[in-house]
Amino acid sequence: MTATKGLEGIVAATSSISSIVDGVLTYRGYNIDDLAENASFDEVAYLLWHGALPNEEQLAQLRSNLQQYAAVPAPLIEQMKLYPKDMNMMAALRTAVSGLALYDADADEMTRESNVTKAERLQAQLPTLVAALARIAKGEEPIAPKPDLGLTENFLYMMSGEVPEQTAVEALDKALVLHADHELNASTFASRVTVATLSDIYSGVTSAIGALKGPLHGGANEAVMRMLEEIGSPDNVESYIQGKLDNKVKIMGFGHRVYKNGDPRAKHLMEMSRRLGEAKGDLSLYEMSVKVEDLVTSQKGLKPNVDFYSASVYTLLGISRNLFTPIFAISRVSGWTAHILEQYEDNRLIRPRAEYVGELDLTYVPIAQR
Ligand SMILES: CC(=O)SCCNC(=O)CCNC(=O)[C@H](O)C(C)(C)COP(=O)(O)OP(=O)(O)OC[C@H]1O[C@@H](n2cnc3c(N)ncnc32)[C@H](O)[C@@H]1OP(=O)(O)O
Ligand SMILES: O=C([O-])CC(=O)C(=O)O
Repeated sequence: MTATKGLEGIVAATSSISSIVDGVLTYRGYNIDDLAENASFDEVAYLLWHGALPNEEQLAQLRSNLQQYAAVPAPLIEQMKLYPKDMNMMAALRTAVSGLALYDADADEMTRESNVTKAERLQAQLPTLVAALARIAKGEEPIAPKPDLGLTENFLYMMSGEVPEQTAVEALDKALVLHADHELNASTFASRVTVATLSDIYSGVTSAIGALKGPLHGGANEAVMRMLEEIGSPDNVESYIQGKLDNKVKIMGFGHRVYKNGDPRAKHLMEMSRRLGEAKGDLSLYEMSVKVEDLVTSQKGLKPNVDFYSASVYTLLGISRNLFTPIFAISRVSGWTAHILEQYEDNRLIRPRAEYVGELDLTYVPIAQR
């Protein structure tokens, strides 16, 4: 038995949800470029869960369900108010999502119908939880979802209390489409491992949030913004990046386990970053990002991944960096729950082996003789 570090190149599941073939990403057979330009996030969530794009009636029903499910139990909001103000937002979200299970009498009901309803509920409730946490951290009262707003619009509304401009809604919605699913990434794998024990969907999503939090995965978007803040201006990029590369420090938002010739999602976020900067009359964040990309690509041959330009996009939308990874979770919960549904459908316990490299044949030594 020989281990493959990080399971690189190991095919660990069959799936018909998303694929990466020759650097091309598809959701249920639709190219991500096509979906990014044309589909809304709720349409994509439907596509991931059901395997086909919704017709008008199906989409209207989903939108109505998402509006109906968006509120979260009041006792959970009261508990969230007791979290420390300087909470890590992903730790707080992981705790709150786990808490949702306590208020769902059907949490352990295992029919597909029940789990699809729970997937829709989780999708509807995550934006409410993130917006509430954002306000609680600032010492503000959470704002209840507005029944007549769509998911993305409602999320921005619940953060600020103002109905957002359409350009902001469209930009964020596109970012959510781009982050919705990604084959067997670490957080999705974590969710599948958890539910393969026949544990419930909330356990799967809680595991996934824990995995997404790390800076080698979803947490990289926040780390990218911290780096851009440290750099401060386009003039400082060269010395900053060179210093990091010389000291073999990883540049966040670059590199990928699967994509070696570039992440197909990054170009969309790059373009969004440029357009939002232009609309704001301040291209400095965009220009700084492009300079970082040029240097890292020419020196290390590494290309930006989905997390790199999402940092400037979210900042230009007025979102603070501690919410970047929670926003990734708002999108990816669609993919996690689609994978959880797929895992339940043809389940087998996921239990690989380890290559043992420790000692053998030792004899117990009584404590007094050690
Ligand atoms: C949504 C997402 O999860 S996208 C990924 C988000 N994560 C990041 O952006 C964090 C920065 N990137 C990385 O840490 C990595 O590229 C990962 C985690 C994405 C992929 O990791 P792996 O496939 O395990 O690659 P690994 O870390 O072994 O890197 C291979 C080589 O490239 C180097 N490398 C990889 N990424 C970077 C980087 N961002 N900056 C500098 N060097 C890098 C490594 O140091 C290593 O060099 P070596 O062979 O000389 O030791
Ligand atoms: O696939 C991965 O390993 C990471 C990633 O890009 C994602 O989850 O979107």
